[in-house]
Amino acid sequence: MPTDIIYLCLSHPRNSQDLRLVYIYFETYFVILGFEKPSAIQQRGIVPFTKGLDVILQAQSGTGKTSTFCLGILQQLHYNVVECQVLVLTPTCELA
Ligand SMILES: Nc1ncnc2c1ncn2[C@@H]1O[C@H](COP(=O)(O)OP(=O)(O)OP(=O)(O)O)[C@@H](O)[C@H]1O
Repeated sequence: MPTDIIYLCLSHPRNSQDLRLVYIYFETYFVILGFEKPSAIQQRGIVPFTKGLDVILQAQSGTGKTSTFCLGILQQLHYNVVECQVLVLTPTCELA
């Protein structure tokens, strides 16, 4: 796991069990996606999402904003619940 993710998690601790799960999720997602390390916006944005906080992110195109909120959402989902749990609104046709 990249050291900056470990630093990020340790700088926003909840409890040891949650941190262990966060490590596993990050490691799994990044391996699946083929990412070697989180982008700057991902370093700042993913953990607040996993805590269920309201998050506003602003960064240039292609810097990883979509992956940031997708990874955050994936950690919030209850996979045994078969109903809509997420609504993503996009402001333009280009992003839809
Ligand atoms: N940590 C990362 N390492 C390598 N590639 C990444 C990483 N995060 C995202 N990417 C890739 O970079 C590209 C852009 O990511 P993403 O769509 O999340 O950016 P964005 O900021 O939402 O872009 P836009 O503003 O254009 O919608 C995608 O192909 C994505 O797979």
